[in-house]
Amino acid sequence: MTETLLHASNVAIEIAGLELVSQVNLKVDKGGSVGIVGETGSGKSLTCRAFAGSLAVLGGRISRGTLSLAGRNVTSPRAHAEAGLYGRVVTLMPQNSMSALNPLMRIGTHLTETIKALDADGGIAPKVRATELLDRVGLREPERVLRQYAHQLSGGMRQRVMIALAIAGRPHLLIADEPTTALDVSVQKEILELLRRLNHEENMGLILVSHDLGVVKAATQSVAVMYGGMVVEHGTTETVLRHPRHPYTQALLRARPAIGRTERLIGIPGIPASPDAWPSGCRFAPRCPHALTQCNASVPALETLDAHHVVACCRVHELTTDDRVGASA
Ligand SMILES: Nc1ncnc2c1ncn2[C@@H]1O[C@H](COP(=O)(O)OP(=O)(O)OP(=O)(O)O)[C@@H](O)[C@H]1O
Repeated sequence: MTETLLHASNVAIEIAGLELVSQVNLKVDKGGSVGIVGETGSGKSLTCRAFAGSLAVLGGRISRGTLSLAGRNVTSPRAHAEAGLYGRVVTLMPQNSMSALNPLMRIGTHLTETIKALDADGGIAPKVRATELLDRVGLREPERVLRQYAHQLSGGMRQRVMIALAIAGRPHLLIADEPTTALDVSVQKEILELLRRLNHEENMGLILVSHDLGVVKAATQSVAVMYGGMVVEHGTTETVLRHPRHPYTQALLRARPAIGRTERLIGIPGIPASPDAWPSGCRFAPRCPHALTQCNASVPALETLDAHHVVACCRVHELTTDDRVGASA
């Protein structure tokens, strides 16, 4: 039987009285992998921070719904912190985390301090454990890397160090927020392969955030598409990318460049929805080619189409699926 590691039920996130994210329903099973995609500002990073229990540093909180991790209710930041799950059960590699390495601290110090803080040496000297971790993330000559500083490493090496730090406490769930951004294509592939190996070989659950659908396709079993602070479509990655049902997912796929693609790329007209002026109904309606007056009446709830596919669009049953947009995903 599959074991649920993370369960977000109708989660909303608020900062300074403004609801920035709403209606997040997501489950990650032990050893499962979920992608979160959406354009900038859609709420991906705040959702990750909520899962990792680090909203408070932004002055944010989960204002509605419930969040449980490894069977514990961690909806409030206090419950999350008191449960001591960070680093051991869940860990977050935030966006641009590579630049968070202290330039004056050797890589070895970063690792041994983290291992000690998490009490995660596993009965061996922290330095030996640090060497093991660098080896595990595919860094050659780990002893040499331990003595180096961040500026002496390439971008790909720094990202591997970040992954080593993230897995130091043997977490059950790794959340990686845009882990391949700012890396060149061949290094991106290697980092994705490493995340996939950790997910498959060590049964570590993975939440992978990206605005690149190709990245998510390569490494996740299911995907949640976010727009305007809400999940608008969710299902197995194969189903969502091959047979997208939400007009926003379809638009994202039409706008995506891919090698060998022959059809014209079509951008998404209009500007993204903004939290200080959310539309009254469907948040994508002002940009949607299929919108009718009824779409402005109320925010559509997620509707289950089948066991592997949920969509929040009030016209989902009328609109035909354009499988061609998914064919090149
Ligand atoms: N600390 C904050 N204070 C106020 N608003 C915030 C804060 N952090 C994020 N927001 C707003 O919340 C919304 C969601 O932001 P979030 O960073 O989660 O988006 P995202 O999908 O991760 O975007 P990106 O791909 O650019 O990282 C945006 O409108 C953003 O401006």
